[in-house]
Amino acid sequence: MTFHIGAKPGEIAETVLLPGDPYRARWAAQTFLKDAVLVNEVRGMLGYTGTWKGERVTIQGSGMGMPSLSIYVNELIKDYGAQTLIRIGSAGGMQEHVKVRDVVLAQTASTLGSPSRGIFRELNFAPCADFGLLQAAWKAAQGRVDCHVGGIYSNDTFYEEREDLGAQLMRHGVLCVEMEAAELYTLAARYGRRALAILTISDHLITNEALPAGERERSFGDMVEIALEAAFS
Ligand SMILES: O=P(O)(O)O[C@H]1O[C@H](CO)[C@@H](O)[C@H]1O
Ligand SMILES: O=c1cc[nH]c(=O)[nH]1
Repeated sequence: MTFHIGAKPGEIAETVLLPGDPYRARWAAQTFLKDAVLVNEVRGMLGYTGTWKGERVTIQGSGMGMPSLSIYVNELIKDYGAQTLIRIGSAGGMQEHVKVRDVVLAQTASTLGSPSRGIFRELNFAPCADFGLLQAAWKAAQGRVDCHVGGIYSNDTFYEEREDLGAQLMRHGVLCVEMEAAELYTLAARYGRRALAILTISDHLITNEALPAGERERSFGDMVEIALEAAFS
């Protein structure tokens, strides 16, 4: 047990999928895992462990924003020995060709600040995905869903006041915005673990289109299957 995860030693798998939303963790575990067991409900941040094609997997909610994800990923790595950590999140599209329902594999994640910003000071560290996971996820996505690979933006605030910054990010080809990947990649680099953020475009900053509520699960399903195939390929 840790401050924020109630699982007993051995109850967390080496492969962990990380949705921000704890209800997405429950849905994904019930839909894709066999014999899924609830292993954490501290603060309602649900976590389940089960198997996929015989392989042990934990799906643990990580909350919204980098400070929240940082707590769960630190404890999953340092206290439970997680080796492969794949975020399965939603994101806002920032390029015309990246459409609602598409999947983005985050090759890098830019950020203004993160819980790790203090250790880099003047350095602009470039958090990046594990190449093996990225390659495997790309392969798993082919023929399943329109998939894009590139840089994303991990924002500290959902309600952004800096219109100029959004415009510069779009100008520099950033594909979408979410709120956690940069810290996930930084922690994976620090502790020598594998990490990838797989994101489903749920809304669009240019077109203002949004995924209808009834379609969310089906669209998020592609992302979960890509994550599971990539983790064990
Ligand atoms: O759908 P999740 O995984 O929570 O991800 C996105 O949604 C939340 C904001 O609505 C932020 O956590 C953002 O990163
Ligand atoms: O952080 C996020 C997540 C989804 N959609 C957005 O516009 N921003």
